[in-house]
Amino acid sequence: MATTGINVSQEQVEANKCKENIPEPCIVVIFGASGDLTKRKLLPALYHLEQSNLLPTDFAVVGVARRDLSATFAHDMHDGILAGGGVDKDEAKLDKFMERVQYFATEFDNDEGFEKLKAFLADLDKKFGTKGNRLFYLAVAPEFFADITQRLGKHGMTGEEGGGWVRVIIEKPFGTDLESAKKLNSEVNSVLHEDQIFRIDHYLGKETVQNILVFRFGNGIFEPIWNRNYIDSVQITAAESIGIEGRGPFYEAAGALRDVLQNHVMEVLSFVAMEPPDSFEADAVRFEKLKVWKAIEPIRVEDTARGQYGPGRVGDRPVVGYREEERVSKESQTETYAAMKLEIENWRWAGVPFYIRAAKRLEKRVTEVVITFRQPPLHLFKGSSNKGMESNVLTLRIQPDDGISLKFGAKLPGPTTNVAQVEMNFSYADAFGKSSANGYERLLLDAMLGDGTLFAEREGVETTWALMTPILEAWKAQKVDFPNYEAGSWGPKEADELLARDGRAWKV
Ligand SMILES: NC(=O)C1=CN([C@@H]2O[C@H](COP(=O)(O)OP(=O)(O)OC[C@H]3O[C@@H](n4cnc5c(N)ncnc54)[C@H](OP(=O)(O)O)[C@@H]3O)[C@@H](O)[C@H]2O)C=CC1
Ligand SMILES: O=C1O[C@H](COP(=O)(O)O)[C@@H](O)[C@H](O)[C@H]1O
Repeated sequence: MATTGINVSQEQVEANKCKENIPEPCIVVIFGASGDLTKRKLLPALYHLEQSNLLPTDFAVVGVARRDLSATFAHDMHDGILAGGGVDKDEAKLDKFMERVQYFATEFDNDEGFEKLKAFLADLDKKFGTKGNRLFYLAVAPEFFADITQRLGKHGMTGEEGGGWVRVIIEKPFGTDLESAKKLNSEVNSVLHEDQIFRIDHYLGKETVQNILVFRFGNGIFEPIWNRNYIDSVQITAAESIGIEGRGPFYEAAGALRDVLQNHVMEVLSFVAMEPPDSFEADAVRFEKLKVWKAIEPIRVEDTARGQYGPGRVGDRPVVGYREEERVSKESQTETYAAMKLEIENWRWAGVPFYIRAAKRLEKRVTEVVITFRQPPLHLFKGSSNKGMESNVLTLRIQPDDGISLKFGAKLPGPTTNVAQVEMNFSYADAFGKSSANGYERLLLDAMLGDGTLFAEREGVETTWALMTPILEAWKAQKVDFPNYEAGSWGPKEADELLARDGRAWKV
């Protein structure tokens, strides 16, 4: 069935990208400025905000890292922004933006460096009119999160001393299990108030993830049926076709559960399952998310499956197995595929299984939520071909082909009551044009505005870790015969069996 066109002009779409408020003057200070995240995501996102006129006029960016890159940093970032695509290649505007991008070299454990950084920022306040307001972004390995935060405290850079607001964005992973997450929370909370801490999960910056709430609560035909009376099961898949992209040491310690399932997938799940919040204010949304996670029954290890990819082909390209990737152990027990069944024991969801999975090197990149509805009585169709009599399936496609589709049965033309499955499809690109937003734009903007709605908070992070930690421990205690799936396939047979036991199958 054809995509439904909606009469929205490109001008309306563009006009909607303006926020009511432009942030106050400020400096965005990025620790880890020479890293991959800064170059590929953060600087392009900031520049895109500039292009959309969403940054304050009095504004600067300071990159901080260990090596002295003062001479080349702006040039490298300029090229990175151009190479990244998705931004209007307006060289003059970009040059002007880059004039406000500065670099400062220090080791993260160097007190003298922090003292100098403080003075450097104060000088920039005078030059750019940024009024002492700071958004620190910790785009660094997790072992530095607490250290950097505490050094900011030690050197009087957390806003306690007055002079402007201070906020700190902390990258993921926020901890590696419950204990480490609690420790990290105590460490950062010892120098920062909770409303200064912005724990980022870039999935919450994705339009299609935010749209889950609009779709559920803003549509009279879907809102009433979003519960156990109508829904049979829910699947959330975050599949990637890429491997670990040179991040061997990081991934060896992380694995698919820590890297994606505990954070991105659990955030998406909370949007799918939460009760309507009182408003879209941070406290109201976070409260409802927390209630969902708290209602999840302890996960049984029998309700999980894990895998690791061996050599295979992705598309028409041969690829190596995980154990042959650079800086990965030949006996690695790290999972590159994690799946589990969750049960949310509350009034809305009792009895509805949620199957979730995240993995690398699958056949294709696809992140989506699949809602399967209960079937009506089918006795009327006894004499008909049953092929089309499948459950209605609603798919919320988060990426790459953002949109929503609904499968239902329709009468096959002819003198029978035979039924065929058809699909109605809404595509973001068709309705609104292609978006270049990568999630980080919205989140950087919100942090500058002090809006924490789309960020994780302390108790939420600890609650998801509390659910996942027993599984990590059980997995660690039991060795597996890896690899158990071929790169470019749809994962290990154990994950298929997890659903087959319940008479179901993965729908992607
Ligand atoms: N890359 C990505 O796509 C994503 C990354 N993240 C998270 O973002 C964070 C950063 O990731 P990524 O950019 O990939 O990391 P990189 O390893 O690419 O960059 C690390 C940065 O930290 C700096 N650094 C390391 N040690 C020190 C030190 N002792 N003193 C001063 N600077 C130091 C490095 O500086 P130098 O070059 O001078 O050594 C570099 O700028 C991580 O927490 C990661 O989990 C989250 C989602 C996606
Ligand atoms: O946080 C992470 O996310 C990416 C996937 O992000 P996406 O926006 O491309 O879906 C993942 O590749 C990476 O391993 C993980 O650290």
